[in-house]
Amino acid sequence: MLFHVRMDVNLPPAMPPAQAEELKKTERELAQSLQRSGQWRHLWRIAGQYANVSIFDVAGVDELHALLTSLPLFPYMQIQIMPLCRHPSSVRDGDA
Ligand SMILES: O=C(O)CC1=CCC(=O)O1
Repeated sequence: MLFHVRMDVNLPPAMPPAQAEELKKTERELAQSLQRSGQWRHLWRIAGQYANVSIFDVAGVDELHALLTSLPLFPYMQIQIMPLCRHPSSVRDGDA
């Protein structure tokens, strides 16, 4: 099942820079691992914002929830989720 997810990151201004860098590093490592496994299909930066749009390919909402809550930056993100299904006019086979 495909999900469009928008993540807006809001790190507290008072967070020590070293802690922020460590969080971003562990987030990047996990995000790249999930991209290689195929669960995180697309990851795009929203231009001019500390935010991304992503496409996840997971079994369902429970797996998506587990994945998103496992992200190191999860406590500092606002997340919007849109479940996707195939558009009848799409010329693609249903894959993002
Ligand atoms: O920088 C972001 O948009 C948050 C994030 C998600 C995956 C990653 O590596 O950073």
